[in-house]
Amino acid sequence: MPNEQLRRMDAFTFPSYSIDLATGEVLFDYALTGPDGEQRFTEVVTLPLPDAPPSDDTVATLGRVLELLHVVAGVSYYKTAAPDRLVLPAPLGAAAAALVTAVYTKGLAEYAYRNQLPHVLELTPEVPAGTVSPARVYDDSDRRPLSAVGGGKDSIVSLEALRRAGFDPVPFSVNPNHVIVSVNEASGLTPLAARRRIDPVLFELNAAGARNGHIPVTAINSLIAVATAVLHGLGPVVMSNERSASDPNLVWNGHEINHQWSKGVQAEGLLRAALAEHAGLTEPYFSLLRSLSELHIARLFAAIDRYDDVVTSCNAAFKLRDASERWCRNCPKCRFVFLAMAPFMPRERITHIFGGDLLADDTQVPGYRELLGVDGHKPFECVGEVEESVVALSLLAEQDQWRDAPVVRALVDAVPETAWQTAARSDVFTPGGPNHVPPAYAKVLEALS
Ligand SMILES: CC(=O)N[C@H]1[C@@H](OP(=O)(O)OP(=O)(O)OC[C@H]2O[C@@H](n3ccc(=O)[nH]c3=O)[C@H](O)[C@@H]2O)O[C@H](CO)[C@@H](O)[C@@H]1O[C@H](C)C(=O)N[C@@H](C)C(=O)N[C@@H](CCC(=O)O)C(=O)O
Ligand SMILES: Nc1ncnc2c1ncn2[C@@H]1O[C@H](COP(=O)(O)OP(=O)(O)OP(=O)(O)O)[C@@H](O)[C@H]1O
Repeated sequence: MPNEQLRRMDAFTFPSYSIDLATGEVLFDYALTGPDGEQRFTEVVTLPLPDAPPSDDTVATLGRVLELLHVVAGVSYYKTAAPDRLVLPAPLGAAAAALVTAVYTKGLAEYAYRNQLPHVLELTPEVPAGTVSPARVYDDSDRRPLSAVGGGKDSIVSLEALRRAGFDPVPFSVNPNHVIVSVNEASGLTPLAARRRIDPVLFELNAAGARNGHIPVTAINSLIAVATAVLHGLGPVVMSNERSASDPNLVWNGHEINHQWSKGVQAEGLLRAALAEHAGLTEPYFSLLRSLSELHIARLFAAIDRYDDVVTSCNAAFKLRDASERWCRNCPKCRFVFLAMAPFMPRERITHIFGGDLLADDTQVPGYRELLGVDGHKPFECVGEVEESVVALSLLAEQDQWRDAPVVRALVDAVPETAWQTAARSDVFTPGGPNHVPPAYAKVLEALS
C-alpha cells in the first residue's frame, strides 16, 4: 500500500483474535481503515504447551490475558499510520482502559516526538459500551515464578537471586536468540520460550517509508510472559526493570518522553491493575530490581561469574535482522554498561566480557560525554541516569587500574564541578522509590550478598 494511502487512514481496529490450544498458536488481527480501503495485519504468538491439557478455568483466565495482549500488541501496526481513532474491540473496565490508553500515548511518546505527531500523546481509545463480566479470581502467588530473561546483566541478577533464595525460577523468553539460549544454558535451568512473529507486511511498509519508531516492547513481552505463566500453572512473572527506567529522557509539549516507559514503575502498576481487574490474577507481575539503580545492579552482577562468556546487554544483538553477535561496543548501552561494571571487576575480566576495552579507546569520548550529561540529553536507550555515570567515573578515577585509561582521563577533565558535587551526595547504592515486590520476595536480593 502506498505511503500516501497509509497517511489517510483514519482508524485502527482489532477485528479478531483466536487461539489453537493444540498448537499454542494465537492469531491477533488488526486493521487500518480509511477512504482508500483497509490494510490488515496478523501477528502470531506461539505459546509453549504444558504437558497436560489446561483446565477450562485456566483457558478462561488465559483468554482474558490474551484479550489484553491483543490490544497492547497492536502498537507495532498502529504506528505505521497513527490515525486519530483507536477503536477497541470490546468493553473494558477502568484499569484495563487506563493501561491501553497509556500504552498508546506514553508508550509511543518517543515515536510521537521523533515523528512530530503530538496527537498521539492525546489519543483516547474508543471503548465500546457495555460491561465486562467479572473475572474468576486466580491466586497464583505461591507457585514457581517465571523469570523473564533478556540475555543481559539485569535478568541474570534476578534469576540468580531467585535461585539462591530457593524460589526455583523458570527462565522465560520471547523469541530467544543465541545470547538468551546461551544464558539459559549457563544457568543450568530448564527454560520456557514463546515465539512472536510480527506480520512481514510491516517490514514491507517500513521499507516503503511508512511511519516508524520505538514501541513499548516490554509491555508486549510482559503479557506474553503472563499468558505463559497462566497456561503452565506458574506463579508471578518476575521482571528485572530498574529504578531509572521510570525517568524520562526529555519533556516535549508538556509530555514526558521516556524511551523505557513500559519498563517503568507506572507501566508496572497499570499492568498489574489491568491483570487483576480483567483476568483476576492476584499476583501476576512485578520487577524484583525496581528499587535499584543500574550501578547497584552492575555491582551485584560483578559478584556472579558463571555468565561472563555469554551475558550481552547490547540491543544491537537483539535486532530481528542484521543483529550483532554480542556487544557492538559502539552504542550508548555498551558504553553505559561498561562504565557501570568497570568499577567492580578487574580490567581483564570486563575486557573479556565485552571483547574489548572501551575506556582505552579515545573515539568513545563523545558518546561518554552524552552519558555524563556534558553534551546533549540522555540518549534514547536503556542507560542509567547521568548521576550514576558520574558516580561510576568517580569510582574509576580512584582506582589504579583505571585512573590513567585515556577515556577516564578525558572525562574527569570534562565533568563540571557541580556534577561531582551531586555525585558525592548520591544515593545510587541505597534502594529506594516505589515498587511492587510482594512481601514473600522482599528478601530475595539478600541471597546475592
Ligand atoms: C533491537 C532494537 O533495539 N530494535 C529497535 C530498532 O529496530 P530496528 O528497525 O533497528 O530493527 P528490529 O528490532 O529488527 O525491528 C525491525 C522493525 O520491526 C518493527 N518492530 C519490531 C519489534 C516490535 O516489537 N515491534 C515492531 O514494530 C519496527 O518497525 C522495527 O523497525 O528501532 C525500532 C524503531 O525505533 C525499535 O522499535 C526497535 O526496538 C525493538 C522493539 C526492541 O525490541 N527494542 C528493545 C531492545 C528496547 O528498546 N528496549 C527498551 C525498553 C523499551 C520499553 O519501553 O519496553 C530498553 O531496553 O530500554
Ligand atoms: N526476549 C525477551 N523475552 C522475555 N523477556 C525479555 C526479553 N527481552 C527482555 N526481557 C525482559 O524485559 C526487561 C527489560 O529488558 P532489558 O533488556 O532491559 O533487560 P536485561 O536484558 O535483563 O538486562 P540489560 O539491561 O543488561 O540489557 C527485563 O526484565 C528482561 O528480562
